Amino acid sequence: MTPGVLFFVVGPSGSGKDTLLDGARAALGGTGRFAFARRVITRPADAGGEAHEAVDAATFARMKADGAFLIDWEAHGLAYGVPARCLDDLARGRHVIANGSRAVVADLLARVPDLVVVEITAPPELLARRLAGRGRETADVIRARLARTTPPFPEAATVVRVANDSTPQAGTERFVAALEAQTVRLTLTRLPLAAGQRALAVLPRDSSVVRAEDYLGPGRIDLAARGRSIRAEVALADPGTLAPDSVGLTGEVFERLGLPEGTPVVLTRTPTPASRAALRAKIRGGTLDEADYARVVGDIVEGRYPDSEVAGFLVAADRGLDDDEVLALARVRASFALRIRWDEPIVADKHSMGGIPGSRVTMVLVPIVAAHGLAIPKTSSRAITSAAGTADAMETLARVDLDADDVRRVVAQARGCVAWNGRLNHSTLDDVMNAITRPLGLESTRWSVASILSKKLAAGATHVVLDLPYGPRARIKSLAEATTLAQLFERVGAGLGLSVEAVPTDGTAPIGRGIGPALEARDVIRVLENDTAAPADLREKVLHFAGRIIAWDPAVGSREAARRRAEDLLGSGAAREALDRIVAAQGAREPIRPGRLTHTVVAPHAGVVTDIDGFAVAGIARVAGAPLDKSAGIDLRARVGDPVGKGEALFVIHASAATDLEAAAQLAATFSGFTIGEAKAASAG
Ligand SMILES: Nc1ncnc2c1ncn2[C@@H]1O[C@H](COP(=O)(O)OP(=O)(O)O)[C@@H](O)[C@H]1O
Ligand SMILES: O=P(O)(O)OC[C@H]1O[C@H](OP(=O)(O)OP(=O)(O)O)[C@H](O)[C@@H]1O
Repeated sequence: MTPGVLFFVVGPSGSGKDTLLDGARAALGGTGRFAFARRVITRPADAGGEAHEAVDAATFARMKADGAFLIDWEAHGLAYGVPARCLDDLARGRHVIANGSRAVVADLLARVPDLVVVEITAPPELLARRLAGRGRETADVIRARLARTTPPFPEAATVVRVANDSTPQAGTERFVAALEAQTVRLTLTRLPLAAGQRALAVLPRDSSVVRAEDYLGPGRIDLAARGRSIRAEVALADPGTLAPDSVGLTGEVFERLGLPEGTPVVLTRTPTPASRAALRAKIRGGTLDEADYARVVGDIVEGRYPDSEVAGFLVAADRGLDDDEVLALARVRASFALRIRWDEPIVADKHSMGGIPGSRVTMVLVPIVAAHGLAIPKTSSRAITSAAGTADAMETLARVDLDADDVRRVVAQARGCVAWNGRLNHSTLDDVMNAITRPLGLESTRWSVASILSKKLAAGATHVVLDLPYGPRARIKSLAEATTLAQLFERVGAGLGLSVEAVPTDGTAPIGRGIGPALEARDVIRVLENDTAAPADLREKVLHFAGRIIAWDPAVGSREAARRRAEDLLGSGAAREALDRIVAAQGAREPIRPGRLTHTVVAPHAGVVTDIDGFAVAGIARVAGAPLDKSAGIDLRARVGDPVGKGEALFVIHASAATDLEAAAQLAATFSGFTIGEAKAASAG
């Protein structure tokens, strides 16, 4: 027999406990499902209000000593006791409703199998007016009661709040609905199923507790007990699959709820999102203000929307965000992330809109800026569709899976870091958004302005440079588009209180020679060691961005001086030493070298390289094994504009497995990514 629930009705004097209890007694008293505890109070029987058992102090003390109370307390100069015989009702599966005290919830939690605290609330000015109107207490007593404070409820307590700020009838209806909702209890079962991030709750079609089919559809349900809860979509199981009084949870969500099998959990419908009107306005093409976005994003993070409605919103937002909305969205997204604080006047950061193979600027930029002495706690992503993300390349030299404490320690020791962002600025919002935007190929550049800058703000950055590569195959297709986006980044950045410089850069071809983690790290080391084989385009791009960051240092002042400073730090080897310090602080590893198996792709005829398709080349690098095989990738031997002879090397594929190398060579034979114009193009040049 599932034990009944003890409803402990609490709230400040005047909130309306007695009034709503009277209303509930009228509504539920005859059902037999609910018992109303008659309290023992050292208050005269004719004092008005509830029909309590009036006793004097000596009798109360004797009853207490005899164990007559399930719980007792003192307040307002009175002693209160809830009779222990309530436990019999609970054991028989009846629910018990008792007028209680906020101060003893923690004690009670340990004494009953299922406790639900029902907190009656009303605005303070209403409390005062009602107590005066009740006429039961003097003005002094009323003041004392209104001044009474009690400790916060324990985490493990299930607390349901009922606002009694309208008419007594409305308050009673809300109260009864809250009681009824809490009695919809099912026995928790763990299903031998995995559904990943998707939270799935399975109800037996022949449920003895609810009409299961009522819960099918796009909405979600909340399952809660002992102060814990999860939100899930509903599926139905044929009769006989699950016990009729149970609910089944898939593995991950069962673990997330963190309650043992057999726990009675309360099933309630997930509240309808209050922001639905705003969400629909956006889907219809309207514009939302910051308060709207805060409500919509809040409901999305709370899982109150079915994925279909979130997708509709994201598509609409992806298609139409004016500048004010981008700023509003950035502010709201930043408010959902925990902001890391640094004790630094300048915390530098850098971001690239990406999409250009190679271009491993960060791993040279961070050491230069750190060598100069500015804090630069850089977090980077792993490859999603490319052959290497910065984190993948850095991981050929050092640990990158740093937590927030590691990042602080590394920056304290080396002024900078290059960490993997996967464990850091984790945000539920990103999980929810990415799960929808990625498969749909959404994430317009305007939407990403809010996403990127909110992350920088959360990371505690104060000054951010942004690399906006543009080109036919980049995310940003033209200089005009990049310039407009740069202005938006700088405007939204200023709106967030950040110093932002967004720089359009040439994204028509790969930067550097290496494509793949180890090959890109090789480029980085060559630039830092001023190796004659260092790719000049990568070196130049790094110095440009390093100069912009260092120019923010008031001790440096002009951009020219900053550029010279960056060149000196690079040329003197100071940046190289800074990288060593960063690697040591993050945790050095045996450097991973380019794969020893190679295949050279040559020019099919003489001519001039007029184009290198970054996607195609990165695709070959991935077939060779990158980024999981960090040694795999491409080493470019010819650049756009280079004349090449027939049979001359265009690039070398590296791999560590012959099968990968063979597959990459075959793909390159189909399309190498290189366009070689006729030699006469050179003369026409
Ligand atoms: N929703 C309401 N609207 C108007 N008056 C109310 C409402 N709820 C309670 N009251 C009145 O306020 C006073 C305090 O209510 P009561 O139920 O005694 O509160 P409590 O038991 O929490 O101290 C009573 O006079 C009651 O009639
Ligand atoms: O610890 P607190 O949550 O502040 O509650 C203090 C006391 O106030 C209420 O008593 P009573 O119903 O006699 O007073 P009230 O009707 O004025 O609320 C409640 O039942 C507690 O006994």
